[in-house]
Amino acid sequence: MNVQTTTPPRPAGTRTDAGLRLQGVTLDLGDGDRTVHALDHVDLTVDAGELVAVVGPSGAGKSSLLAVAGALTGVTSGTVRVHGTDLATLGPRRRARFRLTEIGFVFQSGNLVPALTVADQLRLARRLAVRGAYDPMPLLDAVGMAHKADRRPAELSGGERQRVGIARALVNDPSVLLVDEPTSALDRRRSQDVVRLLAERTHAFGVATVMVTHDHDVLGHADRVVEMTDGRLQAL
Ligand SMILES: Nc1ncnc2c1ncn2[C@@H]1O[C@H](COP(=O)(O)OP(=O)(O)OP(=O)(O)O)[C@@H](O)[C@H]1O
Repeated sequence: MNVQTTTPPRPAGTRTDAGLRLQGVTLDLGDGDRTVHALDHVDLTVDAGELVAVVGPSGAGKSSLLAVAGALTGVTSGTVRVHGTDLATLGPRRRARFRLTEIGFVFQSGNLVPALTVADQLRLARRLAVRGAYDPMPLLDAVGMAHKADRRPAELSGGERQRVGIARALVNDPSVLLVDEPTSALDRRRSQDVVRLLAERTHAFGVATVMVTHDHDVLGHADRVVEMTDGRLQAL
C-alpha cells in the first residue's frame, strides 16, 4: 500500500525563529581590479507568513540578496539565518540538503521541465527531498491548477506556468520562498493574479517570502516593500 504524504499548511507566526533573518550582511564581489559591494550591511527580517517585496534599480544587489538568502552564495560578513539555522555553519552537503528542504525558488518564467506533466513536476521536486509516494493534487488545487495536472509546460499559458512553479517551490514545505521577477513574462491581469496567489499561499503556508520585482503595479499585494540601492536596503 502506498502511503500518501501531503504537506499540512503551517499557521503563520507559530515559530519565533521561523523565517529569514539577515544581519549586517555584506557581499563583496571581485570585478577586475576593483571590488563591488553587492550587499552593504543589509539587515532584513522576513517573518513566517510575510511577503516582502524588494524593488530597486538594475545592479542594486537584488539578485545578490536572493543568492545569499537561498544559500547559493556565502556572505563576506554578517549572518543569514533560515528558520534559526546560521547558513555559515553548514558544510557543502548539508547546505545542498538544506536548500532542498527549507528554501523554495520561483524563477522568472516558471523554469519547468519541458518533458514532465504538471503533476510530475511536483512529484520530482518532492522525490529529490523525501522518499515515498506523494499526491500533488492538494497543492495543485491550492494554486488552481489541479485541472491541468496532466498537461506539459508547452500546453500552459505563462501565468499557469508560474502557478505550477509556485506550487513546485512549496512542495517540500520550505521556511523561505525566494521569488525572482515572477511577472516579467506576464500581462497586467495575469501579473496581478500570480502575485495575489503568492501572497495568499505565503499567508496560508506560513512561509517567509522575498519577491524581487520591477513591477510596481503588484506591490499592493506585499505586506512590506523595501528598496535596494547600491547594495543597501531601506524601507519604503
Ligand atoms: N559575479 C560577479 N562578479 C562581480 N560583480 C558582480 C557579480 N555579480 C554581480 N555583480 C555586481 O554586483 C552588483 C549587484 O548585482 P545584482 O545582480 O545583485 O543586482 P540586481 O539588483 O539583481 O540587478 P538586476 O535588476 O539588473 O538583475 C552589480 O554592481 C553587479 O555588476
